[in-house]
Amino acid sequence: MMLMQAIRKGPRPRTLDLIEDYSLEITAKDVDNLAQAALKIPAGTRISVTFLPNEDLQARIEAAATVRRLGFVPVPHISARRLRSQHELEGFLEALAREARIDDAFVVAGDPPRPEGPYEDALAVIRSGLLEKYGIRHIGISGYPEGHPDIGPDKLMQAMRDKLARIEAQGLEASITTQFGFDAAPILSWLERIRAAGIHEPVRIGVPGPCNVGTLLRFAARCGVGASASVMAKYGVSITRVLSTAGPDPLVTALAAGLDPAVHGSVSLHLYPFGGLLKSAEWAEGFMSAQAAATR
Ligand SMILES: NC(=O)C1=CN([C@@H]2O[C@H](COP(=O)(O)OP(=O)(O)OC[C@H]3O[C@@H](n4cnc5c(N)ncnc54)[C@H](O)[C@@H]3O)[C@@H](O)[C@H]2O)C=CC1
Ligand SMILES: Nc1nc(=O)c2c([nH]1)NC[C@@H]1CN(c3ccc(C(=O)N[C@@H](CCC(=O)O)C(=O)O)cc3)CN21
Repeated sequence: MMLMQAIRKGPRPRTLDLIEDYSLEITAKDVDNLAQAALKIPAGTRISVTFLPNEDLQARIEAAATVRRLGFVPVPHISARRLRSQHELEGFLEALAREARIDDAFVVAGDPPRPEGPYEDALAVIRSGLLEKYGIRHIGISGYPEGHPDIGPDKLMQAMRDKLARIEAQGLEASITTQFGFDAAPILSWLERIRAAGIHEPVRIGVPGPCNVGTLLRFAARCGVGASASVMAKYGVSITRVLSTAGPDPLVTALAAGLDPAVHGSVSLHLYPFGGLLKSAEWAEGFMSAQAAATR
């Protein structure tokens, strides 16, 4: 690595800063595809396991254990509103610690309009003190560069501050992973805003991996993410061609062009592989080597 830096002629491109150490997200069902995709994913990559309503705790635990076994860092999602009891949370954490040796987790409220148990929001899970009890040292929280359809901007900002303050007070590390988006401009201005507000934790920007446009629009609708025709055009796709495939190249290139570490801080990519894990892993591998080659 040091040798490569020394013989490189051009400056190091910002695209490399973004893609190196990228993270990935899988669902418990993706686990069967992970072994195959693993050959394309750098060892030590952080891989989140979502907390979806149609999967049980055991499937999520096995997925996290497989992530660890294959040489990656499992980042289980914990959806506060979907937890039915403290007992359920402790059982989940205990099994994750035993079977996946977790030291990292992402805590989010989750989509239910009302809590199914004792945890109203991510902060309630963080405050419980249970995460560190089971070995977690690093907590990821959400970020919304384009806002949230049901939570106002002031509330979102206050929630972010409260969660980060609490994580720090508990002696843990924090990072922020964003909801996916299609447009670089709001991402850059949100980064600028949070940095100016004194939030300096590392940020992982959520971007969809390559998939067909219909799938992209379906996930955007389901997750409350805006995908107007003009935004999709900037992303490099026509929404009338729902069967065509789109990748994050234009978005990542635009992000890299606008990023200034002095202003935007530590930023990397988080890939949501809506088109399948292997496709996303191959895209990241190809993009990374193309960026590295361009500078030699
Ligand atoms: N970014 C991601 O990867 C994921 C995001 N989500 C989204 O996360 C949202 C909120 O989670 P966090 O950002 O962790 O918020 P949070 O737990 O920090 O809560 C912030 C504030 O918003 C309220 N709130 C939380 N969820 C709400 C909801 N569904 N509807 C109305 N008010 C809500 C809370 O009571 C709290 O006052 C969920 O509603 C969901 O849309 C869900 C799963 C994954
Ligand atoms: N509001 C919100 N809720 C979420 O649950 C959520 C976000 N945002 N933002 C990004 C991530 C990505 N999420 C997801 C959700 C579902 C699948 C998934 O594969 N679901 C199906 C397939 C459904 C389909 O293809 O339409 C499954 O089988 O479970 C993947 C990632 C969860 N996350």
